[in-house]
Amino acid sequence: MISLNNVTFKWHKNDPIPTLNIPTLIINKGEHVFLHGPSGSGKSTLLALLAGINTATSGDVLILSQNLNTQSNTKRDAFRADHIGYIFQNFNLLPYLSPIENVTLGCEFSKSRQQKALKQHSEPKPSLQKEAVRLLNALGLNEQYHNKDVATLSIGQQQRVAAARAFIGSPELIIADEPTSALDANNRQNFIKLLFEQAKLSNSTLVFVSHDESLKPLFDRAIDLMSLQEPL
Ligand SMILES: Nc1ncnc2c1ncn2[C@@H]1O[C@H](COP(=O)(O)OP(=O)(O)OP(=O)(O)O)[C@@H](O)[C@H]1O
Repeated sequence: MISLNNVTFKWHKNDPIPTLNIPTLIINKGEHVFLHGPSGSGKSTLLALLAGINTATSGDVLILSQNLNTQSNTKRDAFRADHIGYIFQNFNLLPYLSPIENVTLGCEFSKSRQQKALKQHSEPKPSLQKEAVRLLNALGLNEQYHNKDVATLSIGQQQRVAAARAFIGSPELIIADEPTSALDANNRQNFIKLLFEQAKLSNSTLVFVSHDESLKPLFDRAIDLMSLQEPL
């Protein structure tokens, strides 16, 4: 599913040492991986490489056997829209749209994801909105909030909207960058369980970044970014 070979990444070409220096990293299809490391160690930078938002300075980043480093920006954008759901640290929701509108936007730029989402609700007629409602319910957002402006929701509720948006159209890879930092311990674990259920249903691989190491045992595997990197 994910394969990194001899990857380095520098933010600026004159940086004396790279921010990332990863000889090898393999993540298998369907794995739920917990990625951790100290603040500033490069977790978000790595997620941006996996999503093709940035490209490696050297080495290969293969996602679903596609080498993101040899693709044009346009191709990488299309690849991301088709195959990757991203839950951002600050959620990146559109505040004056409703949860349902924010979730359906998640497959706005991908025909294949729209088709997959519509397949879930083909009767009596295909409906993206119905799939958005199903996902919002599955991720724990009560129906009474589905049509309110997102800006009026609590942080925990917005987080559920951001997760539903990432899952619409069942992308093969879900990337989550500290999506639980604003929640208390109980809500965090509950939310992660809902994420796992959804990832199983859509057969998605999950890469999840958090500082909270108490979450580690919930995952199939934990990766410490510091021990992954080659010493320089
Ligand atoms: N846009 C940018 N331009 C230049 N340097 C950056 C940029 N974004 C991050 N960096 C640098 O890259 C390094 C890794 O940052 P990154 O955000 O990936 O770390 P992190 O492990 O996700 O940290 P945190 O846990 O605090 O979110 C840091 O030294 C940071 O200053």
